Amino acid sequence: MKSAGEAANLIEVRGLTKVFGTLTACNHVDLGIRQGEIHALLGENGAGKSTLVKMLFGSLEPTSGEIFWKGQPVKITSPSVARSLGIGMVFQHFSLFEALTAAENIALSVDDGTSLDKIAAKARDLSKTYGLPLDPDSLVGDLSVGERQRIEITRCLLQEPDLIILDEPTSVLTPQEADKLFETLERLRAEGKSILYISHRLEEVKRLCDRATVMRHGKVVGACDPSKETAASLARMMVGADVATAERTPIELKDAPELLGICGLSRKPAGPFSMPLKNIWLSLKAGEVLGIAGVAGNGQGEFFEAISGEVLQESADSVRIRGKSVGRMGISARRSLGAAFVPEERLGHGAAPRMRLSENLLLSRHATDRKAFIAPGGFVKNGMIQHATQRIIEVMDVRKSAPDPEAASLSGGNLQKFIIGRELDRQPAVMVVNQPTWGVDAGAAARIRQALIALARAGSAVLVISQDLDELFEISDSIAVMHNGELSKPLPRAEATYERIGLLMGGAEPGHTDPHRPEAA
Ligand SMILES: Nc1ncnc2c1ncn2[C@@H]1O[C@H](COP(=O)(O)OP(=O)(O)OP(=O)(O)O)[C@@H](O)[C@H]1O
Repeated sequence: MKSAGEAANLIEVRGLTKVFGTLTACNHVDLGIRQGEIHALLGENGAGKSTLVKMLFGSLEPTSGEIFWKGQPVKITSPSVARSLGIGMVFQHFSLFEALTAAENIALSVDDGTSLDKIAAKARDLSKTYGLPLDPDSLVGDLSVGERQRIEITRCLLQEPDLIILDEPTSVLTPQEADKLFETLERLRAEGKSILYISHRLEEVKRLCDRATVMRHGKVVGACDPSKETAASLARMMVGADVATAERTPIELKDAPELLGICGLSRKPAGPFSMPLKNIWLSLKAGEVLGIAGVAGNGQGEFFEAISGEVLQESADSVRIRGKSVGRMGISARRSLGAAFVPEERLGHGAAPRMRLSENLLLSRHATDRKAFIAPGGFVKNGMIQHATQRIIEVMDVRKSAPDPEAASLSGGNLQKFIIGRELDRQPAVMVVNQPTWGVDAGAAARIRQALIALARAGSAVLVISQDLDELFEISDSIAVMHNGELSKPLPRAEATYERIGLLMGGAEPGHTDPHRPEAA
């Protein structure tokens, strides 16, 4: 139920501008958020959405412009000033300490001397009231992304904010988790709270939000009632042009060679909250895109670690890359065989945040592309690295504020484009990618999906782990489902329906028999 009506603005910005070097990330932005509304902030990657909300939360200082809170001009000079006004924020990249428990993490942002027990009790209450299942005593390092997000939201709610800013909250959630979050947000709206909601998922914006403001190249280019728009018309407003879906021509794989084989892969759980892997069999052929669907936390992360070599297996034969048993080899050795791996977490895992894009490129490819990037005597071929960096930036249309900026300065979606482009640029024989379009706008997502299909059709094997079923249906030649640490037999795309995949995701069909699995097993 939408209830905002013509309520007064809780927060209003006028002419808000932020300049980074030569780039105007926010350019004279005017925006008002009413009391009791869910207001969407839309725009393509790099449009300036995060920059705008960071100014509202006091983590970036505006270059110029004014902010009014409940009608009064304010200077939000730090997040603690924002919090004391009543503004809370849940960031796109979580800021939790993995070695601490949920309650300890929450306690870090409460500076009034409240005891840990009281904080844990309050967090438990809030999580019940708002439908955010959370165990305050669990160690963050053992939690899924969805669970981590619930800690962030609970931490934010503990401050009893009037305005809650959410930066792409559902990009990492399962449909079920997203539904739960919407219920929470609707409850908050009914209580008169305001929510500023950044998302690239246009269907959910239509369903949830009362109003939307659209940004492009740092400027506000439109406003609308999203329930009256279609996802396509919203995408057009954001990108300024129609957005195509990826095209996939069917392929005959019968005689194609296997490039990635998973043979009876099992893994004990690494911690109390991690998922064991149970006797997984898979064979990926040259030319093929295989999608892996599944509710988050069913072993996808553990599976990715086992394939990439981040975690070694007991048996060398459990992972085969281009016919070679690599189960005991580390990530660099597997990469040297022509494999590429793109993890779910971009900052810190997929890219070193404080290093420039070219340095990140060198870091990830100096061993595998030694000849291209390192001269005899060990000197780095700077020209070649710069050239390759610029090529990736161009191919993937990475928008940035300097010719070779630090990874952390890129908007979330643009960093994802760069990381995917960096791996695609090697033309790997095997590409394994976890959540390829997490936080990526509709136009860029279409480009990434098409590039993955093209890589496969050029003769590589592509394995895509994704929680976005539409994405998997768009790009995959076959789809398997991970449930409770087991992988179902892949279904050819023609046989895979949303209903069948949904049933498998819910654990309706146990185990599988794979043609590569020995009969006796
Ligand atoms: N600290 C910074 N230093 C330099 N440039 C920056 C910095 N932060 C952001 N930018 C640049 O400002 C522009 C806007 O980035 P912003 O993160 O606001 O985009 P966004 O709309 O949130 O994108 P996304 O949807 O990808 O998250 C980008 O070109 C980005 O590279």
